[in-house]
Amino acid sequence: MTQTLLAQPLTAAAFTPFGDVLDANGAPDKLINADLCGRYHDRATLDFADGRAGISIFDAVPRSLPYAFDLVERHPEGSQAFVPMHQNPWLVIVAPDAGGRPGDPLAFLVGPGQAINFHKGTWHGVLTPLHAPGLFAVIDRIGAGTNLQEVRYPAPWRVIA
Ligand SMILES: NC(=O)N[C@@H](O)C(=O)O
Ligand code: NI
Repeated sequence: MTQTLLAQPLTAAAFTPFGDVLDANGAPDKLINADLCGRYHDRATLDFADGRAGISIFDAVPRSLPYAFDLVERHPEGSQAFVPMHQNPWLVIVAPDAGGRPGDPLAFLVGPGQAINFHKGTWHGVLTPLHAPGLFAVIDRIGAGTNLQEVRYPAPWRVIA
């Protein structure tokens, strides 16, 4: 039986158990470049275990709401950051861990000027743009092993906004 999930606007507070929200809200940590640039310094917890950091470009097919999914995944060996190369809203799905399996998911709408970083081991849906171009810079672990655990929920979830 499909369960419906209402996507919430993304906030750093709500995302804390799952990762970091990156944005340029409020005063910068420092002004650089002759005070012509604000630096929001060191805002994410990156972890690549025995691997190294890599930057890849993802060109993902845009999805539509209502969005049905049953697959979530996690990266036991590394964090994963999604930095949009556009200003459109997109969807992030996360879930708490429940004894090594994903618990009930939460859905967030990511707004313009926001990026996210999943902490190592956070259950999440795959990259889900809602508009073209689905272009993102992705910072995650490059290294040996699969670093990917995928689980399908017994029944699909349906995300609305
Ligand atoms: N598999 C892959 O590189 N992408 C996923 O990790 C994802 O979260 O979209
Ligand atoms: Ni991932």
